[in-house]
Amino acid sequence: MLKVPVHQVAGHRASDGNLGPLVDDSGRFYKPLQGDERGSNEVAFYSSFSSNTKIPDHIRRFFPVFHGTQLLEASDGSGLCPHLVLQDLVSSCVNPSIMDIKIGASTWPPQASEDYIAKCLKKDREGTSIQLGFRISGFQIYGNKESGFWKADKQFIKSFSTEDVRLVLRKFVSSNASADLDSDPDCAFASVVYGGSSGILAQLLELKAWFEDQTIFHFYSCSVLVMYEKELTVEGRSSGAAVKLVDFAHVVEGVGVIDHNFLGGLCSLIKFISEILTTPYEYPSKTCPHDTEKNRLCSDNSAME
Ligand SMILES: Nc1ncnc2c1ncn2[C@@H]1O[C@H](COP(=O)(O)OP(=O)(O)OP(=O)(O)O)[C@@H](O)[C@H]1O
Ligand SMILES: O=P(O)(O)O[C@@H]1[C@H](O)[C@H](O)[C@@H](OP(=O)(O)O)[C@H](OP(=O)(O)O)[C@H]1O
Repeated sequence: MLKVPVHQVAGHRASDGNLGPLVDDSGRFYKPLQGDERGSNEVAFYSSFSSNTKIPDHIRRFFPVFHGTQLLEASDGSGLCPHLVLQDLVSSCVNPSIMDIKIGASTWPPQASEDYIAKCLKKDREGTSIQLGFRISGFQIYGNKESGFWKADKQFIKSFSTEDVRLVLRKFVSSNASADLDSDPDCAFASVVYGGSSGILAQLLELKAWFEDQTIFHFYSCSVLVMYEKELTVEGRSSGAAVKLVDFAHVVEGVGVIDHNFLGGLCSLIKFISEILTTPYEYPSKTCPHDTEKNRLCSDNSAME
């Protein structure tokens, strides 16, 4: 039976009668094709990527497995609609902490229409994309059996400054990562989730090495999903830390040119993660009152004075 994914953290959602992805019990994720060129473009990308023999296996594992397309009843009740049939990246997880990070200072391909560029540019400027080369699009952080997940509100995430991004990347690997923004993130899981030979940083570096070379595709508006299971980490088992790539509706051919836009964003994200592993952090809102009503993180050090 098809269900609304419980661990989706960003993008179009199937809840409340909207068109969005569905999952089944066999580990498949069904993403409806948007009627415009975004749908056909994403199918074209998966088809080309799946059949391209130049993609090394250690890079292929960062992408969901593609099982073609299938006509299914759309989640918005509009009838049969073609869906991408993908591997559900979180089907084996119990309580995964997940973050969707949209990579690239520009989220629009150069050949996009003026209207589309204007729409994206506005979001890139208002968020951290232009400044950092990436922005957080959504996340859920598991607390414990009682508190469940902290799933941040979309508007809240959109208002993130650089300092907020730094703080949330720390909260993501903390044992005390509640929505209580006064609590100091302890980064208790940083070394096992971000660090280590198979942690998030090592995986991002492996991906970066490929991006330094590959000129086949340019990945505009694509997201890195980072995930791990806190409960496994607490039990001292492998944290399940994984990096995956999703959303290829705006991928274009690379025509022999390095994807500087994606590579730059990836390097910036790598720097943020590396800093968490190596640098002690001064929590900016310690002496700074924040507006709890808006659930805003205090992002401006001048407000502390
Ligand atoms: N293969 C997958 N397995 C599990 N979850 C996935 C998968 N692909 C996407 N997701 C979840 O769905 C979210 C949205 O995915 P995606 O970006 O592909 O959708 P979208 O509607 O095109 O997004 P946007 O509106 O940002 O363009 C991701 O943040 C992730 O939580
Ligand atoms: O950031 P938000 O508020 O979630 O906005 C959505 C997000 O920017 C998506 O990336 C975009 O899809 P594309 O990137 O594929 O254009 C979508 O466009 P849409 O509303 O036209 O579907 C937006 O609504």
